[in-house]
Amino acid sequence: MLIAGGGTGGHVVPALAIARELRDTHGAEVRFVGTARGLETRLVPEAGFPLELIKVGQLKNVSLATRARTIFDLPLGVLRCVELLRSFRPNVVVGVGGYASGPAMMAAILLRVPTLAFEPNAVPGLANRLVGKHVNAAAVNLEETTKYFRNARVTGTPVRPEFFAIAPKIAGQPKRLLVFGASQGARVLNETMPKIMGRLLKKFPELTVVHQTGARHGQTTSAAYVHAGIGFERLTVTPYLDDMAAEFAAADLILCRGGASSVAEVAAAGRAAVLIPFPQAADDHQRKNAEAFVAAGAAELIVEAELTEERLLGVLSGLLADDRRRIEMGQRARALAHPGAVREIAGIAAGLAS
Ligand SMILES: CC(=O)N[C@H]1[C@@H](OP(=O)(O)OP(=O)(O)OC[C@H]2O[C@@H](n3ccc(=O)[nH]c3=O)[C@H](O)[C@@H]2O)O[C@H](CO)[C@@H](O)[C@@H]1O
Repeated sequence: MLIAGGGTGGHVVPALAIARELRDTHGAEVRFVGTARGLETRLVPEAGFPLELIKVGQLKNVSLATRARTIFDLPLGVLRCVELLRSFRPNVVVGVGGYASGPAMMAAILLRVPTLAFEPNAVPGLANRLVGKHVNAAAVNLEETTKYFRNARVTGTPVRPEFFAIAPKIAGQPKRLLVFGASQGARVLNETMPKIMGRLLKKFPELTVVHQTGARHGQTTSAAYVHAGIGFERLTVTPYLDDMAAEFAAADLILCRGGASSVAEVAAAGRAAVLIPFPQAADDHQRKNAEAFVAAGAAELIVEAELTEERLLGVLSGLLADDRRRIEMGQRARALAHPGAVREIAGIAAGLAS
């Protein structure tokens, strides 16, 4: 099996869950193809899978010249993937979205190697939109996404199995808050949390907080806490958390964005959450993700444009003070989880191989 794509955690993390299932349950030999600037360069080798790198430029939020270059280079990327497919000879190529996914899936379609696309968002990104109607099968998170693909099935988003094993929290214990901005970090959280942390820690004398900042914002966020006079006795600030399942298990309340994997993990773990969707995500899809949780009574939503220090402090304090409400929100979140997603997606891929 060749798994193609990457970039942010939202593409790499579910791809790794699918890879493990393919290897462990189906005995597949799994390789990845990605790009040098994606998170896959670290996470894929660490998980024990071989990774091939190809060059693919950026298309979103870049200058016209960069976009032109990306389009100009695309045939080269496809050609490189054709070579890769000819040497590795996979039975199936699984495209998980993100930079390398487009050229690899195009090469597979050209060579008539069976393809499976995975799309966790309501509206697919460019890579999956381009190939959607030519794939052999697709796995999506939402019914409305099926129309972009051929043979699409609603499977849910794969989540690392450890999240499903997380036990519910018991009332009355000292509280822990997990703040995370996903792979790249969230500036709004990195800037606002240091301003309210003093008041929050004072209100809840036993509270501990873990704050994940994103790779490039660890030092500036730590400095903002120091500037606000906050010590690190009850606060941990870190650029990236490798064992996110352990962090979810320890947390009573989670403050995060509305990325596909983030909300799928909140559901799998059965934790109460406050969601602040990233407003620039394509078609505002993070907000749609968050709204589904609010409708189910599983999370609170704060729209970034309406975020103030007082509002955030109020929402967090209200939830930290109310054990019953948080525990109930966690139960409602769990009802939204898809425990069978990984198994089902790997099953579709294995079916295409035979
Ligand atoms: C800014 C942006 O465009 N975000 C998109 C990106 O999400 P992005 O990658 O930012 O976020 P997601 O919520 O989808 O996934 C993050 C993943 O990384 C993991 N993680 C994160 C931080 C950390 O320290 N440790 C760790 O393990 C999380 O547990 C999760 O599994 O892809 C998603 C899936 O296509 C989209 O829904 C998001 O809109």
